[in-house]
Amino acid sequence: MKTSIATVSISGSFSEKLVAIQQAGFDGIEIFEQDFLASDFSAREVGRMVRDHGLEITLFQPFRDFEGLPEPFRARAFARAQRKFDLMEELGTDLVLFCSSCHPEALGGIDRAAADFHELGEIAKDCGIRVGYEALCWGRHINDHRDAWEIVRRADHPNIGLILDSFHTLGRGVDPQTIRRIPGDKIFFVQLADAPAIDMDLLYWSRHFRNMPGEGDLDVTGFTRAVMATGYDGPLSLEIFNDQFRAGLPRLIARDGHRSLVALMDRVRRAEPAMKVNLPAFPAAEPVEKVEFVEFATSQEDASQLETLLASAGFERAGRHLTKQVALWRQGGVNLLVNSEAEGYAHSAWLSHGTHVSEVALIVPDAAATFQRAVALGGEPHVPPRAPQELDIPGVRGAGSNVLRLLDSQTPLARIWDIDFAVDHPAPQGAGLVGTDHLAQTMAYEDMLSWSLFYTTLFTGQKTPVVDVVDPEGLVRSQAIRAGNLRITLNGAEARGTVAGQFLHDTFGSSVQHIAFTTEDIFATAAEMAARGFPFLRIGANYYDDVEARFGLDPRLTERLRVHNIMYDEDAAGQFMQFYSTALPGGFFLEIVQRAGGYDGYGAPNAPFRIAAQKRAMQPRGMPRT
Ligand SMILES: O=C(O)c1ccc(O)c(O)c1
Ligand SMILES: [Mg+2]
Repeated sequence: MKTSIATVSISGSFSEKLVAIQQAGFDGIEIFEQDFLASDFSAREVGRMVRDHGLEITLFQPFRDFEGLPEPFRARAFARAQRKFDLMEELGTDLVLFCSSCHPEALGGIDRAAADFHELGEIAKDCGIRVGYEALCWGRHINDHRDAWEIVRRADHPNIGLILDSFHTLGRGVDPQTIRRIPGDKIFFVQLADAPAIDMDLLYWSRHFRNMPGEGDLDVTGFTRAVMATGYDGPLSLEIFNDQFRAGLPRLIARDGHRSLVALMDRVRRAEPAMKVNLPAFPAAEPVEKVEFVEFATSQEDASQLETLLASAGFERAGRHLTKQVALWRQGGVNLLVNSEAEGYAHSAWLSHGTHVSEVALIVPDAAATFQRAVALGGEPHVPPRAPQELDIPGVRGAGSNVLRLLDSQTPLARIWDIDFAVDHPAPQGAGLVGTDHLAQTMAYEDMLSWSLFYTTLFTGQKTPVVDVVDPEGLVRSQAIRAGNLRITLNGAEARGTVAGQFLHDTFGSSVQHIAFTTEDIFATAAEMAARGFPFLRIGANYYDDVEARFGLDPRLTERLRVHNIMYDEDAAGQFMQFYSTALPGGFFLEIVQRAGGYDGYGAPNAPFRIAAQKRAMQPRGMPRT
């Protein structure tokens, strides 16, 4: 299967786009006419540049407002088409997209349009060109691929075929299964785009909010499965109109685009084993079994603040790495590593970001397989130097500034604590923390789609819709991803003044802003931590009045919550309680949670009050803000 991407999908000059598209691994590009017109290269030069990058021009587009016009518009449309056919010859491409007409004078009529396309087919044949017809979902008369197909069928010309675009089909709610009845050889080209579920005008939605397959909420997989069932074997091409992508880094947008296409083709081949999807074999996505450890990069001088916080939360130093300055802190089933090496990756990461989470290690069913999958999806291996007796732990650059390590329980990787560490004592009971509930990662809002794509393509999992969280200084958008027993919350900061925005600024783009641990008895844990001097984030009295009224809580429960600064939430499935530490310099903090029943959220209704409390904790009362 050839992969392709439209030049409109990414930012930069024409030359920058070509480099980014080539490096990401695409086979071809769609030339959007606007991009050609805006460039200063002749058609021949553009054609040569594309080929010099090892790419082919898969499509030239769009030609607008062709079919169903009365004279004199009709003759002009034909003359215009002839001009573009000549241009295409210079570019060196033989396929053009005609989108359904939005012309105010367009008359409609399936047979009128079919006759126009038949006549056009004769001209195209003489020029060695094939014309594909696409139904824009806001087209004046034709806005559904089933009608576009009927026109193509009746045009009955070998040079006239259909172009399908997942956005136009799915955005309008047309059942993609209807594609299965179209002959594959009459589908000349397939464009793919996803989009978030937002109820808005179709044209506006399409031109500003499209995103990569898997980044939105449309069933692009179902659409592509239907396309493949027809026998279509032309390119799969991304056509993404997105305001953020237009402003993004071409290299990263192109990389994500390629990743999304590879993951999509992989989903299709696994769902439709009878179909041939030409894609190199690589292992399937698996769920995560466990977060095995989280590693902090710090320095000898800085480590004590972090260690004081960990000790106050009930962690104890239980061992150390055999060859590196890495301390193992443990409690219940949780392992934390504090790396204060004076050289190497962790040290340079500390120099760049201050004390921060530099690595996260996950137990998966087969670490080597997940690593292979990550690389097949364009992930960057992370291979630090190691001593000969140490384990070779597969690692890839994760989302943001940290490294994702992969462990499993089938291979020697399962014995990491015996092989790479000297463990002095068993994990203490501490304050009753038993596991890691979630990792909260903060990023600039424009990076959020990229990060969720990283997790959802590598592992099997689900993502929740994005919710808005109000910070006194701006909005933060939040989305949760669940991949087996890995829960990640992504917090996209739009404004610098938010708690999330400040964290990004102060840590030069570090990513894990807080870790939430699980307890089975939050009151006992809070009491134990209080005895150890845990720096509780103080929640105001107004919050407790409201929460008691909102949920009809027993006042004695409210009082217990208030005493320990525990926040409360519930839904139809169960209850949730959570409390927080104040933040370390730089902004990192801890959260402790208890889930009851089937509660599956993260206490989102509490987030604005938690954030306001954090703001107060940063600016003690009576201190003027600077
Ligand atoms: O927004 C548009 O006009 C437009 C143009 C060409 C396409 O292929 C498309 O899907 C949309
Ligand atoms: Mg299109």
